[in-house]
Amino acid sequence: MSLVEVRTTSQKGRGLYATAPIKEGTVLFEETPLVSAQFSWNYTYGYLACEYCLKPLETAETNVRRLTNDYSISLPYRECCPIQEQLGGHTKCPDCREVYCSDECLQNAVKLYHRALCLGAEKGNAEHPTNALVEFWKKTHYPPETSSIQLVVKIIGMFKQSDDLAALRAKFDDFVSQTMNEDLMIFHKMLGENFSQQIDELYELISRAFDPAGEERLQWLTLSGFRSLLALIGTNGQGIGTSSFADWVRNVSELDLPDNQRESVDILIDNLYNKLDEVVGSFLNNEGSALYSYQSKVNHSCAPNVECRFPNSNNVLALTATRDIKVGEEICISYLDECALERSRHSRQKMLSENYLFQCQCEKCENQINDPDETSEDEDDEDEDEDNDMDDDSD
Ligand SMILES: C[S@@+](CC[C@H](N)C(=O)[O-])C[C@H]1O[C@@H](n2cnc3c(N)ncnc32)[C@H](O)[C@@H]1O
Repeated sequence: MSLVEVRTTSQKGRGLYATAPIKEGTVLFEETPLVSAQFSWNYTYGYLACEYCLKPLETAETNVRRLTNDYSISLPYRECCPIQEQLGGHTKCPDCREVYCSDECLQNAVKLYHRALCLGAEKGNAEHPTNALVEFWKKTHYPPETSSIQLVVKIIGMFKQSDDLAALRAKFDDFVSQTMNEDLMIFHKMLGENFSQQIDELYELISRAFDPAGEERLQWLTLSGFRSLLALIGTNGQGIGTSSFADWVRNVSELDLPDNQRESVDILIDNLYNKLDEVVGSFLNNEGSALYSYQSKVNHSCAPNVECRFPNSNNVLALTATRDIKVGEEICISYLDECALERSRHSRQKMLSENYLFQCQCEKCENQINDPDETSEDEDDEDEDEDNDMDDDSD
């Protein structure tokens, strides 16, 4: 029996609501994305993950050694690492040598998009239009990345290969869309000040790579169709948290350890995060991003009752209750991180309207409606710092 149903309200559009009492820790549903892709800089930095399901193909130790550039690091509690097997057991596309965690993932990719997209021997050719497109994207989208042009590329591949174009079209039309003005703000968030010129250049490169005008299956991919697709990804894209180091940290923190061992492993973890911060900047757990049909209908709350987890260390999302939920209660995730959730109503509303383009109407914000609109001096200072960091936020 489904624990949730979709309902529509005038304030927030569609949302999910509980149809039965739900206990903390319950998985409300698991969902495989319509499409997912690794971030391009992660790929460039040699972050090994399955091209189809994004499962990491490197251990937590390899992951943290590579990112900190310190090959002397040795992680204890190896059983807490989600990746135990060695890369030798994985599968490669025979033509382009792209890596998959299993034959099944390779077959799925080939069935859905890879036949149309495989570059074969051209994979390493920087002049190839698809590679030029990705390189251009990377120049406009430095880490930590929040979105991926590879999602657009894979969607194009899906349209080129699909047996049922109408059904595929309907799946994309089902995602929430914004007004033209909101689209412009999303582009600004994704691509920065010169977004207009960059969108034109990206479209030019897409046209060179896929010739949408000459391909009946891609007739929708006009400049305005491309802009709509980019806005759809900006509004609905969900980060996929599958870094093997972050999973190791989570598993270690759940171990029942004597005080002295807990203290020393906590110090080790703090030191490793500081080192990551020095070498690669703020460490983002996200391997890539994806579009989920059902999960994308979950609204935001500043007092959320569920969170997105990736229990199999791949792109399968498990929406999990973080507290008991009553029948009829709205199911909400937080689009903000834990720190931001602690801040005043004014600050939260500012972040949500600047980054996600809506006035939050969650219960917490409605209850705090009479709180002063001005932030404290401290918060104003933080706001300034945050404005500088804003483009770094992830979904
Ligand atoms: C990923 S969609 C969520 C599902 C969406 N309501 C729908 O109809 O498909 C995000 C959009 O939902 C709306 N939304 C989400 N949380 C909200 C909230 N707390 N208050 C008001 N609108 C919200 C905003 O329009 C936002 O851009």
